[in-house]
Amino acid sequence: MANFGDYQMGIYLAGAAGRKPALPIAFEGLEAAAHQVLDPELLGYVAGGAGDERTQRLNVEAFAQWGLMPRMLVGAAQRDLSVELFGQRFPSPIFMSPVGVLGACREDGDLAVARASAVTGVPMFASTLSAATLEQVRLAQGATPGFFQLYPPNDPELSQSLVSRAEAAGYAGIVVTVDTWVNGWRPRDLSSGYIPMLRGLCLENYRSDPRFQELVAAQPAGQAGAVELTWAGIFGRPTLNWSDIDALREATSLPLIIKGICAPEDAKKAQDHGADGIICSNHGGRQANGGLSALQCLPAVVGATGLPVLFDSGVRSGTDVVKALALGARAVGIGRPYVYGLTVAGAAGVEQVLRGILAEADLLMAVDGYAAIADLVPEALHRVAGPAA
Ligand SMILES: Cc1cc2nc3c(=O)[nH]c(=O)nc-3n(C[C@H](O)[C@H](O)[C@H](O)COP(=O)(O)O)c2cc1C
Ligand SMILES: O=C(O)C(=O)c1ccccc1
Repeated sequence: MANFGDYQMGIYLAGAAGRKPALPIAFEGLEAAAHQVLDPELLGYVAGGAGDERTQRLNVEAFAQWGLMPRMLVGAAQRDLSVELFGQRFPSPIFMSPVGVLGACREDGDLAVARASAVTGVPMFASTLSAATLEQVRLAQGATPGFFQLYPPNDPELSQSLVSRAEAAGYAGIVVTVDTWVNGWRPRDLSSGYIPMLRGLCLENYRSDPRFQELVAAQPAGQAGAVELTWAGIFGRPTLNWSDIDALREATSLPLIIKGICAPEDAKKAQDHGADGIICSNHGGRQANGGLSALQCLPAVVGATGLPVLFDSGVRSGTDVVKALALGARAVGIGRPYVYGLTVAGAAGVEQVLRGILAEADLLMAVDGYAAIADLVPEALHRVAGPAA
């Protein structure tokens, strides 16, 4: 049983000794600190989203519409935040959502995040887009189980190769992202010319792949930028459909988790096509910009099937984690916050962000009287009344 509140106590004691934490505690400060160190175009890439970014803002604001009812004298001195996911026990209910530009945000960023996963026990969902190979990333995750996120390429052999490599490397599951077969309309990136993506920095899983090397070799001899050109040709799979999920189901015996589901109908389809889990997510508002927050979609996705539903998009604090759990999420993904921690202070920054979020979740459960995750039920949440009420 882990009491993550001890971490907060640790910061308090350090503060009592006159030391401040290395990173700002609240998300806004963290983002501002990242502004200081990241070049503006890359910062725009990470911080930005689709269209007018309304969906992205709503993802965050949706949490403020719910409040947790405080219960007293219930004996919440010991909390248990551990969860079972796909047959494994994890010490806490959070995970690191896949982010494809970690190596551009910080040198060896993917490996630093993997090391933070190793020391915190918070699983890393390692992106296909990576500046280190999936094998190197897996090794750096140590004893913490990890998951491999696949962007299905437009070449079935390459898809199979990446999945087989992830199996051989010891990943505990394959996460297929289905909402980004083409990039959304992202004004900040369109304005900057998509510079971060063109650095070719995050293509190590491709460069190291025998099938990808065959595809590069098929380019006209001496073609400049052959790797980037080949990648641009296979990254997106415009025809992506449920039969691709069937093929992936055939391709691996690992748990198959579909990321990017918001509609209950799609959750049912995922189940029909053999998925073991779903991630209810709108990609942090970077893709579809229809105006629905991911949190609003969560209850119906949870209700649609018996599959475990994970959640991300808009989580900024420990209280957000608790609310998503109460609305039925089995585990909750952290996105931009840990990327900012990485940017500012490497693996130690990621660790501080994760431990801070866990400490806040743990303390909220303590002071509001919810000792176990099973106690976090939808009835514990109430709609926040408007200012006039
Ligand atoms: C810079 C950046 C890169 C991302 N790259 C990937 C990726 O490679 N694969 C993926 O499935 N999702 C990717 N995502 C989406 C995240 O996994 C996650 O869904 C999203 O960040 C959650 O929203 P939040 O950051 O607002 O919490 C990326 C997000 C960001 C911010
Ligand atoms: O930016 C993203 O959200 C993302 O998923 C992605 C897509 C292509 C390359 C790198 C990251």
